[in-house]
Amino acid sequence: MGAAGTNDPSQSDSAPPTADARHLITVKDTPSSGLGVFATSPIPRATRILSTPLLLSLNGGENPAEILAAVNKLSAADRAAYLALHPFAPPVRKDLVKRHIGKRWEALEQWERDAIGVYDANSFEVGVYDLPSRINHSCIPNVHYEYNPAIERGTFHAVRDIAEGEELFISYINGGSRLKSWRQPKLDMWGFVCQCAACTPDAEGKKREARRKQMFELDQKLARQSVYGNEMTASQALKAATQLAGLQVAEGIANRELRTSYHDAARYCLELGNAKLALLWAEKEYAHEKVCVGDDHPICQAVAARVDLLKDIGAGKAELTKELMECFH
Ligand SMILES: C[S@@+](CC[C@H](N)C(=O)[O-])C[C@H]1O[C@@H](n2cnc3c(N)ncnc32)[C@H](O)[C@@H]1O
Repeated sequence: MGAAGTNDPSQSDSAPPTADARHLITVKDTPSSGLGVFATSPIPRATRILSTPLLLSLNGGENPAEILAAVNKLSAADRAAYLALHPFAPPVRKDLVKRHIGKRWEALEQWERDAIGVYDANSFEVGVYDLPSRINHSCIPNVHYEYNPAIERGTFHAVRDIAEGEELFISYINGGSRLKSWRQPKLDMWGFVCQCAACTPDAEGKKREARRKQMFELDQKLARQSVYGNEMTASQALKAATQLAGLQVAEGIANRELRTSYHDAARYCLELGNAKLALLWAEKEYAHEKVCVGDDHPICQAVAARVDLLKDIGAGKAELTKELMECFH
């Protein structure tokens, strides 16, 4: 592994620490995944473990020339922090270098290869963070990442209680309801073979794979229903959404994929004209959003507004019009 890391997280971000709980974590070597982030004390569910600005801001980053230009614009200290991160450039990157820069990968200078590799291994779509880049992947993550535009920071929340000494994991892919045959090719982009409990081919891994197959089928049915509206009846869709939520809970998928199931359940209750039951699911969705992203996130505030609306409908202060229904789609 190509990165040197600090084991004092409070010193590793260039911006001053804000309201987060980075004092509860440390960065250290793992047996087989390079550096990783570990809890030094118990971390309760919903804790905002990290709230941190981008070290390098770059959306997309398909063009390697843009990555190099962005790295060149960093201050000397930020560039050193950036280049200390773990680099890995997948084969597709080498083609992009040829296409955009007109050079073979091997013809680039070493720092250019590192700068591009760091982007590929650590980019969170909006750019690269410093300390969060040390968090490894699991298909059953215990931490949820979200960019919060209201505070211009990436936030990392514990989605379940994390024990002292436990490693923190996020998911690098949106693969909660996907089979290993879908997940691993995506993870090849980071150059490792996932060994988490969902990926290990033992009895537990097989049980999880069978559960994820059921989840995938329900997820796809609900997605088609949402787009075309003719896959099933509203009551079948409600049943599918609640079944999917149950499977996600059983599988330990506690990130925003679970929130989508609660949202769907609320929506189909409304389609069935049951605003009371819709409120219960919307409240579950809100509680779960608070755990994953916090109530200062605009998406959480939008769910809170929908909960209020359902309360008004329940109290006879508002009517469920076609326009209001749109808010639940
Ligand atoms: C964002 S970095 C995570 C921190 C990294 N381990 C380090 O040392 O800085 C991504 C890289 O970590 C490694 N990695 C992440 N999750 C892993 C896992 N579940 N198993 C093995 N390696 C993993 C891979 O080398 C990957 O390219």
